[in-house]
Order: sequence, then structure tokens, then C-alpha cells
Amino acid sequence: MALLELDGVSKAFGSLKAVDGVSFKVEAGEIFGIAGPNGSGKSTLFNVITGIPFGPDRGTVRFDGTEIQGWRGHRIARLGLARTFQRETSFDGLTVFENALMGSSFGAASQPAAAAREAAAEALEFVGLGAENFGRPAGELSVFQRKCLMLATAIAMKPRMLLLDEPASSLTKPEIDSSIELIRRTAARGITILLIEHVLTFLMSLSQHLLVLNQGTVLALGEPRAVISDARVVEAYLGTRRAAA
Ligand SMILES: Nc1ncnc2c1ncn2[C@@H]1O[C@H](COP(=O)(O)OP(=O)(O)OP(=O)(O)O)[C@@H](O)[C@H]1O
Repeated sequence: MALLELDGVSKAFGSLKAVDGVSFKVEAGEIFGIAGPNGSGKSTLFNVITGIPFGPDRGTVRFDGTEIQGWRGHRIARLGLARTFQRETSFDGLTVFENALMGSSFGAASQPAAAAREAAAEALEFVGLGAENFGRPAGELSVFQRKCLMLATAIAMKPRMLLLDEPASSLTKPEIDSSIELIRRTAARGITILLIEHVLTFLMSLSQHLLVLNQGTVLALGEPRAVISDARVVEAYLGTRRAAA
């Protein structure tokens, strides 16, 4: 059984069909990539899967066999489905450690406070934000460090699946390389990953399956090399590759 399964999922804003009848499956343990031109519905798809901030209008979303469409975001997160955002998102007035602690305390609310602190520290060390950063206000961090903090906060929740929305945006080439390595190591922890990215080389080097969205619908889905040579994908997406990458 797939860990995540979407069947005919749709979301409209007025007359605009942002996500229109999307179906796909993600197997446990894989890195599954999602590409598509600007405005093709990628972030809206993440929103409707996670319920943050809204669910789908139609269709079913199954996580580990449980139908979760229409559930509130916090309930979906507690089931083991965490996400990051396109823009670095943190509580800037809180310290690095307090941010990660929000994740670990929320993810396993029943665990003792000491275990939550341990999970927060481990996640921060894992992303490269060592103890010397724990007391720094999150607002002081660089863009790359803030992305690492957002990832650490999600990992501290101990999710089974992580949805990463454009983790490479606004990063330099060496930071993108570090980010690829970090996502590989995150998957090696046993966390299934659904990854939105504009930078195709990023998706190609990480994903076992690639889905391309166009105008809210699935244009192509399959093995990444076959997908990027699909003529419809070349026309809809690769024409903008240089500008996007
Ligand atoms: N809350 C909203 N209200 C109205 N329209 C929206 C809303 N969110 C997204 N849209 C519209 O839905 C379409 C899909 O947007 P979405 O952000 O999902 O695309 P995307 O593929 O993630 O784009 P990008 O690559 O630029 O981030 C766009 O036309 C966008 O303007």
C-alpha cells in the first residue's frame, strides 16, 4: 500500500482551477519530485494535502490508508505528515532551539519534556545548526540557515513523510549542493519525501519518481529521465528551464 495516495484531487479559487483532478501515489521510503511552470498548482497541491491552510474541494487524500481530506492541519501533522514552506518560515523572535522545540513538542505532545528537548537538539545538529547556534534569535540567521532551521523544526516532529516546498529557492550553488546532501540524509532516516522544486537538476539528482504539473493537471508522471524527455513536458516546462534554473 502506498504511504500517500491522491485520487481526483481538485481545488479552485473562484473560476480558477488551481489543482484539477490530480491523482498519484507515493511509496514509503522514496523521494518523489514535483515540477511545473510558475502558477501550475504545486504549492496549492501541498496546501490541500496538508490542510495548511485549506483542504481540497473534491477528491480523496489517503495517508497510510486513512482518508485525511477535510481534516484540520494540526491533526494531519500529528498523523506524521510535516511540511516546509517556499519562504523561510520561523518564529524570528524565538531562539533557534525554541523554534525546533516547537516542532518536537507538537509532534509528540505526550512525550516527556526532556525527550522533546533531546529531539530538538538532535534535529538541529543534524541540519548543521550546532549548539553554538541554539541561543541565537532565528531572525539573525542567513537564508540558508533559516531553511535548515525550518527543516530541523519539521524533522523534530518525527514525521513519517515530509513535504518540501522549493528548498533550493534563493540559495547559492554551494548551498544548493549542501541542500541536496541534506535531503538525501533526511530520506536515509526513513522519512518519505515529496519535493517541489524549480531547479530541475536538483529534482533529477534526488527523485525516484517525477510528476510534472501544468495548469493544475498532471502532464507527465514516471521515471525522471523519461518524464523530462516527454515532448509535452519540453514544451510546457523545459522551455523556461534556463530562466528557472
Ligand atoms: N489563495 C489563493 N487565492 C487565489 N488564487 C490563488 C491562491 N493560491 C494560489 N492561487 C492561484 O492558483 C494558481 C496556482 O498557484 P500555486 O501557488 O499553487 O502555483 P505554483 O506552481 O506553486 O507556482 P510557483 O512556482 O510560482 O510557486 C495560480 O494561478 C495562483 O495565482
